[in-house]
Amino acid sequence: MKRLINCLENDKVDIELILLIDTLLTACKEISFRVGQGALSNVLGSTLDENIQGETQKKLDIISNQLLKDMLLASGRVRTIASEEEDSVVAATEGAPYIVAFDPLDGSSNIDINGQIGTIFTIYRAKDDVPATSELQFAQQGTEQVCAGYVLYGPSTMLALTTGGPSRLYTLDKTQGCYLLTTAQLEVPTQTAEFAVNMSNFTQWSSGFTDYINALLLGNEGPRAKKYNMRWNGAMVGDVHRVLSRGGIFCYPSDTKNPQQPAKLRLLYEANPLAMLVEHAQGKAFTEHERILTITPSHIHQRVAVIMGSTEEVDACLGYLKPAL
Ligand SMILES: O=P(O)(O)OC[C@H]1O[C@](O)(COP(=O)(O)O)[C@@H](O)[C@@H]1O
Ligand SMILES: [Mg+2]
Ligand SMILES: [Mg+2]
Repeated sequence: MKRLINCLENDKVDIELILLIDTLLTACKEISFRVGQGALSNVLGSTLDENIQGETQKKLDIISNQLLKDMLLASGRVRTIASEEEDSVVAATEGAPYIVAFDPLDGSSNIDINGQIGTIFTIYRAKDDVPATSELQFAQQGTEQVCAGYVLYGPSTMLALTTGGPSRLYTLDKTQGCYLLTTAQLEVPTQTAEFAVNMSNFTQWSSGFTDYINALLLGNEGPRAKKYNMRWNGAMVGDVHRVLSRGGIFCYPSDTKNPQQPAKLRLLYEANPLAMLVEHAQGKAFTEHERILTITPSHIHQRVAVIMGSTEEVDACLGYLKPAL
């Protein structure tokens, strides 16, 4: 089996980028080890703190953020860092060629139940006309990502990665400490009969999205003439991993729970990297109205609605959301 480093070299990825990816993944190996130790390594439970988004931080959110940040800062390979767990950007090494954003631990509510969790990351080229201290470094469309990936801490630790070519899947060989290629090219089937959505938000969706879900629930007797299955992990990284592995549609639409925050998922370090992985596996990734990768973030913690997965299913969903003429 091919090692990650050899795959990146074969793909002619810039050496500076390879070394930066290696730094990120070294931190993820350490997170994977601590997750594997669970209650034995003091990573479970909450802290008394909240992040800028008003969410109670879990111990593992803080530990993962610190590991990633410390290793990136020490590497000298990154100019600016953005993280879900940092209020604003962190200036790193002046003149370094890349900037990195990450969700250090996605699926925090799964930590204490031994459920699926992961780290999501994205890399862009640094802008020379913008200071390293400015969050305008990240005012770039998702199409500008030079690398997008996640590490999923499941029964096995897996890495999904694209550097602009195919989305590939690697498995962490814990006996050797390296990521080995296990799927050379992920391909999301164009059709599916599996959807992922938090059904508890049903009464707070738009009428269009409610109509779409109702059509799926009607199964063979409904307009879609198909029996659908439903899955919900409570961790986007796990749900999108399933979509990348066997197809499906993942939806987190806008809702009316909190008028100040109509969407939940963060554009820069959740939606964008996963959208790039899905698109590079022949899938489709939209908000309710536009391709996710064409949005320029207005700030680093911006939230967007997300509908991604099997192309024909995403199109069917978007068809229900078209404003009536
Ligand atoms: O509580 P809900 O509505 O199921 O939300 C689940 C969503 O929240 C998130 O867990 C948010 O991520 P964090 O754990 O990084 O805050 C997504 O991964 C997931 O899709
Ligand atoms: Mg998250
Ligand atoms: Mg998180």
